[in-house]
Amino acid sequence: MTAVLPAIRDFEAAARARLDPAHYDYFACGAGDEVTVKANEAAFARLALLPRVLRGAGSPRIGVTLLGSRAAMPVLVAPTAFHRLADPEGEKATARAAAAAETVMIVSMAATVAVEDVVAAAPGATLWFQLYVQPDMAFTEAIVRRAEAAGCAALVVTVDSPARGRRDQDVRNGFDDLPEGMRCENLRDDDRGTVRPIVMSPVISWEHVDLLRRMTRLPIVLKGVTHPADARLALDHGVSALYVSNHGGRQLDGVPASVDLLPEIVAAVGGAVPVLMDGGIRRGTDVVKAMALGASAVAVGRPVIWGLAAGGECGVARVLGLLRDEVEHALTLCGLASTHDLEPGLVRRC
Ligand SMILES: Cc1cc2nc3c(=O)[nH]c(=O)nc-3n(C[C@H](O)[C@H](O)[C@H](O)COP(=O)(O)O)c2cc1C
Ligand SMILES: CCCCCCC(=O)C(=O)O
Repeated sequence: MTAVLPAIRDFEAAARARLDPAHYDYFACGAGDEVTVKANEAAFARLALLPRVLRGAGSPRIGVTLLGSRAAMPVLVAPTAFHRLADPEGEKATARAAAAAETVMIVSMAATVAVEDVVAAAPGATLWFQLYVQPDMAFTEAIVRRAEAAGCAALVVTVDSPARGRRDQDVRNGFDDLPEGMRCENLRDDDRGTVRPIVMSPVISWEHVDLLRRMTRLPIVLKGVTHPADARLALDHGVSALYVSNHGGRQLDGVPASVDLLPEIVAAVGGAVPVLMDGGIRRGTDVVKAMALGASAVAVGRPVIWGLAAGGECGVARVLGLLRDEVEHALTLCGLASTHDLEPGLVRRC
């Protein structure tokens, strides 16, 4: 792909032009009136940066180490489903681009390529595995064992989905299943010889987190925590990191913007474990704002999909490279030598 695409919004336009309209809508849309989708981006616009001057900081260092995984930049690939709707190589292309960018890709349980094949396609990639706990715990364990055996370095357990979000645009388009020839390959059940449907179940509770904690030695990241009381409970249940997220506004509409939730969660956790966040990150300055407010790193969902649809592996690499360059540039303009120097005083609410 040769087009000049200087911002994430240009990748979205390029992706939209290439995608089947119903698939574009699936990737872009949110739940209900999309209040939360809009809030995620708008909240960053309401946060201003107050740079320091004459600090002689030099070129900034932006690498991070999270749960033993090294990333060359503090921007991870959030778990998103169905990459083969965006590109024939699907999650394999995304993983190769993440490996080239030396960052972590969180592979969705709802991937259209099996986790073993993602690993094989992207040697050297650092992959974490995202899990929706299935009420059949024997089946959940089988999925966890596959992720472990494939070499995933952490388990990201999504807890904001006791039911699937109601997304009007998908209903209008009649989009409720993958097309012929695509499946959620991580849901293969060898015993039954079928691929099981993903169950989003309201019976999942802290007991399941305890079961997972006993089931695996992988670090457990709890994704979708928005209430400070849940952040404190999560610590009691031995999680290794918290991941503040409203699922990109695709689950409960009306949840506040992720970046607005961050300070309370960071305070509740009190430095005991790393705090990740996603939702609405479209610029390097957004990354800097989130980290100033206490995020250890951030993740991006739709931007990666736009890169994938616009230009496959190369498109994802360009999106990640753009965000990396923007983070470095923003830190330089803030007069900072490293992401470790970010602190709340850099941010003003306006
Ligand atoms: C198309 C799409 C599919 C998603 N699939 C998953 C998923 O399978 N598992 C999950 O935990 N989150 C999923 N998410 C939520 C993302 O992990 C992430 O929280 C969200 O995209 C962040 O917001 P952003 O798109 O504004 O960056 C999905 C999001 C999108 C847009
Ligand atoms: C029934 C398949 C569910 C896939 C989940 C993908 C997802 O989380 C999303 O936001 O879409």
